[in-house]
Amino acid sequence: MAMVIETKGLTKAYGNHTAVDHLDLEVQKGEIFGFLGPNGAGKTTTLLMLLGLSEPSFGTASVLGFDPCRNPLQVKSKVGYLPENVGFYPEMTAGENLAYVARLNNVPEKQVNELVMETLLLVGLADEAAKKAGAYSRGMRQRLGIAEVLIKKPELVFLDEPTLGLDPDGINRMLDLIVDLNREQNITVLLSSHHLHQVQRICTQVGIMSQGDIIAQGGIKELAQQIPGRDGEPESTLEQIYMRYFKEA
Ligand SMILES: Nc1ncnc2c1ncn2[C@@H]1O[C@H](COP(=O)(O)OP(=O)(O)OP(=O)(O)O)[C@@H](O)[C@H]1O
Repeated sequence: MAMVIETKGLTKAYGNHTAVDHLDLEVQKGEIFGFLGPNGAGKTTTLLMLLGLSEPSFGTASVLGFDPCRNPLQVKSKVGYLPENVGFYPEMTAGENLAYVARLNNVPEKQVNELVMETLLLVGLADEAAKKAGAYSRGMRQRLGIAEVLIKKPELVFLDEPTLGLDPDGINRMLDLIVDLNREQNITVLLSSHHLHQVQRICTQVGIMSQGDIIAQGGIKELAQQIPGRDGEPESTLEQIYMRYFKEA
């Protein structure tokens, strides 16, 4: 299977503080990869380096075969990023916001409208296209954020807490959407989240980061086998597995 992300010794220091510390991360094509770790572990700093938005202090990264430092435009054209808080033009409709992003991504004018409708349909917002983004609910805003990410037809997406602030139904719909994008559109997903039961539901692999480095990586079953619970049996939930790493770290 092809590797879509590979870092070797990737390091980012802010003054005396090393936020990412000789990170070796591997993500295969087709995964929904749960990128986990406590606040301040270095996840966002890693994502910014993978996107070419922040320069590593040391080490290398390869994203879809490109070095984000040397070829940031190639990486940006194929990788979508949904940050924790997405911003829109509130006075513009959802369709207008998306059309704007499509044009920024050099989509030919003739194709803009069709692509906008196609993308709104994909994220379940086709009926809300004419509503101003400022009047959107939190769940609709998250979906519109995903639509903005999808408009450039990415091969890989980074989603930072995509279910933040959503109600239970919104969470379920968002998780189902992520699985659909992965399966139907062949998009590899890197999902950064603190909601471990959600991660357990949809992720095929997880990587747990602590103090700037990955301390565990694998399928959930695999990780459960690596660290036995108190009674010597494998832990069954990702939350139990995760807590055990932190107790022993
Ligand atoms: N621009 C910056 N300047 C200085 N220090 C920074 C900067 N950005 C991040 N840091 C520090 O780097 C460390 C890693 O931060 P980062 O945001 O990557 O963590 P995270 O794993 O994404 O956390 P969270 O789960 O809270 O989003 C933290 O100690 C943070 O304070």
